[in-house]
Amino acid sequence: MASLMTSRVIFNPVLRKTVKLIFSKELRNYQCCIRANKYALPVINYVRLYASEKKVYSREKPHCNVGTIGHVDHGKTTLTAAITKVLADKRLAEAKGYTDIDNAPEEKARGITINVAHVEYATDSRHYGHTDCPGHADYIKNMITGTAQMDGAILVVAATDGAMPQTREHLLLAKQIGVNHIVVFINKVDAADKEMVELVEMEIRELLSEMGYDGDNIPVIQGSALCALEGKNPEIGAQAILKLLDEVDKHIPTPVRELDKPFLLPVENTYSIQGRGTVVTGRLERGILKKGMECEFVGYNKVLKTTVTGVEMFHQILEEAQAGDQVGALVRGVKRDDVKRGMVMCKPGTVKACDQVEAQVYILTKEEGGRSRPFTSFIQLQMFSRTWDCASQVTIPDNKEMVMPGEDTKLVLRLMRPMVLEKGQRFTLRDGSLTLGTGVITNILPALTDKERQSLTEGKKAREQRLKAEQQ
Ligand SMILES: Nc1nc2c(ncn2[C@@H]2O[C@H](COP(=O)(O)OP(=O)(O)OP(=O)(O)O)[C@@H](O)[C@H]2O)c(=O)[nH]1
Ligand SMILES: [Mg+2]
Repeated sequence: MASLMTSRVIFNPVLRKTVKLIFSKELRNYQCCIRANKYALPVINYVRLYASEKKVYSREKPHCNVGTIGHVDHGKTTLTAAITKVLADKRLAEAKGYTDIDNAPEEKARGITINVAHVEYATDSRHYGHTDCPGHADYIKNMITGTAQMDGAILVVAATDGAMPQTREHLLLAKQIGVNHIVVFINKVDAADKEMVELVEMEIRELLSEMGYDGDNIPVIQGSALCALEGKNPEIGAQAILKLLDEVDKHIPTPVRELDKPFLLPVENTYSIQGRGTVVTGRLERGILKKGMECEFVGYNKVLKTTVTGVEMFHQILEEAQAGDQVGALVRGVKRDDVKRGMVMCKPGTVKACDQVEAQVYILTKEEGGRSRPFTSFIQLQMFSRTWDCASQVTIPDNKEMVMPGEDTKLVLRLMRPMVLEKGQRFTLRDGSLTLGTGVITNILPALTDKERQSLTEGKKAREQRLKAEQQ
């Protein structure tokens, strides 16, 4: 028992006195026994309050970011809930119900996921941040942001349906975003016969190969998330989940993190916490982040300087966040509205926003979900990278007239607003609801002149008017 105990001397502001606390890690929420004198009772209350609010995260296992992708209604959220339930039974997670994950009123009413949700759990060998993505075609934007934070993905395919449009599109986007490791879960095997399940497995392996993954060797697990969640049919329920996690442990490697670079965190969300300030969340892309560090928010024509006053991971205090961690950072004196998704939080002076870049882009064919016709210069596309998206105008360099679907081409992109872009950064180009191409930045070009910017804005207005006229 003694080894499980730690003690700490703290100053209790209520008592105005220094007290020694003895924490027992075995008890949840760090309930503690206190060797104090007559002040024991108020101290216990104080500590309960303090401890039940925040635990300190202990970095005992390597951290890895995974998540569920796949077509709408194939069971991604059910699987996410089932994983936490099965692991909670092994005391490795806190069980999250289906409605804890899809908790927005519209999500509950429609029974679909709209926003990504993050949950945490651990296996015997690793600690995981898990992002549950929406499958519905209307929310691809949120899926892209969610997937951009994953080191590996769990592709969920319902045995009752097989590969569907967003199974294909998600796989393609995951590949382009740079998620190179996939594990497949064939779900709903309780509702399909054996032959059907075998057929779906063959179909998925083929699709994986077509998308550039190693379709023959990727682990495919058959099971039922619903059975696992409801504690029924352990063979296809809980045991299948454990098998899946085992494959995730083995097949998705812990990436090598860039710890020695200045920190950079693409902002995914912002929250305002009463009495404490603004919290920004996202995955720390590189470096180390600690309380007290100076930081800068860059993007949307703004640069805001401030200080980090606290760092957390899944509501637990972090002494230091490391690249790869899914963190929440409390920042001083910044209003929630000042920062927004898409900005980058970084060490001051280490990155710059830019509005003109050169890139190498692959244009998808119609079969891959792209356009059927070629395009010419001045087309207006939506560019997605890290957690932002921004309208951009395309120019085809080298006197080339047009780009055909299936072509790998150099393009110059002019952004409506300067955003943080670096050489080597990956992005996706979309045209309305079509994913048109994906690419990588090869060069940062000089900032647009006022005249160029004006013509860009006018071009955007003209396009909007044309679209409106076409719709009427
Ligand atoms: N029979 C059966 N039904 C399941 C299973 N897993 C999930 N379902 C059901 O399938 C429906 C959709 O499940 P969700 O988990 O919401 O699917 P999703 O992939 O998260 O959907 P989106 O997030 O909206 O894309 C729900 O009604 C589930 O109860 C399963 O293993 N067997
Ligand atoms: Mg869902």
